[in-house]
Amino acid sequence: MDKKGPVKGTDMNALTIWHDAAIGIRDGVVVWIGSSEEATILETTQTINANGRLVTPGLVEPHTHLVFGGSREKELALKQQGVPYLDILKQGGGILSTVRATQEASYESLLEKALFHLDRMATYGITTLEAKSGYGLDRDTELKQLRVVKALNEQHPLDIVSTFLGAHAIPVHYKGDPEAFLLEMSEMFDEIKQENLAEFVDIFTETGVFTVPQSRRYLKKAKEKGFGLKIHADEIDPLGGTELAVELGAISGDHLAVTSYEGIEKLANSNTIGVILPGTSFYLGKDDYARAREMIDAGAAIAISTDFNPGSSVTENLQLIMSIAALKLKLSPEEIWHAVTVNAAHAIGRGDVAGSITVGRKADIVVWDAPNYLYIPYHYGVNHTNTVIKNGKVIYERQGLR
Ligand SMILES: N=CN[C@@H](CCC(=O)O)C(=O)O
Ligand SMILES: [Zn+2]
Repeated sequence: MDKKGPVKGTDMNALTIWHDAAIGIRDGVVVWIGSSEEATILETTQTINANGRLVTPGLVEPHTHLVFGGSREKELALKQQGVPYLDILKQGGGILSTVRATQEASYESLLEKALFHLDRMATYGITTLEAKSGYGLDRDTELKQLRVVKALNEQHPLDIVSTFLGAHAIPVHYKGDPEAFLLEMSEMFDEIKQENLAEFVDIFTETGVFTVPQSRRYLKKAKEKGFGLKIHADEIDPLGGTELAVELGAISGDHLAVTSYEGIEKLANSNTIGVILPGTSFYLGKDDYARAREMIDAGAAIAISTDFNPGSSVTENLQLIMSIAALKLKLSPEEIWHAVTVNAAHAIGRGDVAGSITVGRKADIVVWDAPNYLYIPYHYGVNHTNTVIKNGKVIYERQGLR
């Protein structure tokens, strides 16, 4: 997958595949790629024999809500009764219940909990990911979440790209005055920049949360301060968040489950990447899956993600999402592999360092218990990783039964 930019439209169907290949790694970096036969000339200190298994770039996960307090298993019964996601939020549950738990949680407990989920992501073959704040909705708790992400990035082998999502919901004491709340969040931009706590600013543009004009004003301020932009767009109601993402030159528009035809057209003619989260449609029991097929056919660049969070998509398993993308989004296996590697990396500003096995890049590589790349979306719901290599080091190996 030695590609220069995001892979768009029909190009998403063309994978670079080597048969019987070998990869040389030195000091954590890929220094050589060739055939196994040619590789016999290399002098090595350690050899990993993939024994005919599939080998790919480490997966890139472009949209997670990694750091949060508590859990929301009680909402499952409400979902079964048909209570809509936005109604649960309106009643002070949903995101707002995780906000309360996150405000109460100590920095240490949030770090420990996020570390658990992060380790699990690594075992599923993820080597780079994005993580958002957004369960604080006040200065101190948002900073607490962002500092947890920063610490994890420094101490954990996985690379984490940080996004400030202070505008994730309207806190109870700001009900009726979302503008004042957005002002408070935007007043944190300088501090976040100075402490280098986030690269991107994100907002939930949705009915009952933030309108398109409010989102535009807020994101313009963020852009002026030098942040890249992301939008939770057109997840439940087609407000036009996708169009806004394109208008503002956002690096990605995320969700896009109910994006309009006009929005699809605009996305296809832009450099904004559509980050599709089909696990969310599945987990919220909805019939609306993003029309990713039409987006690609129109020429857009698409990535896919778990949207790992405690409410709308509670899974770290990006391989499962690859299966859902095949069955519900009707993406081809080739499109799916681009969507979890090179395009996902571009969606979080890491297109030049992650998402492909290229000479000169860090060796982020997965050996799979699979005979070929078609196999992963096909055999669904389980973990296929055999060996996960990050920066040239084995960080996970499947163990047999004891
Ligand atoms: N939709 C908004 N935010 C998250 C869900 C957060 C939650 O329910 O806790 C999402 O991307 O789906
Ligand atoms: Zn999200």
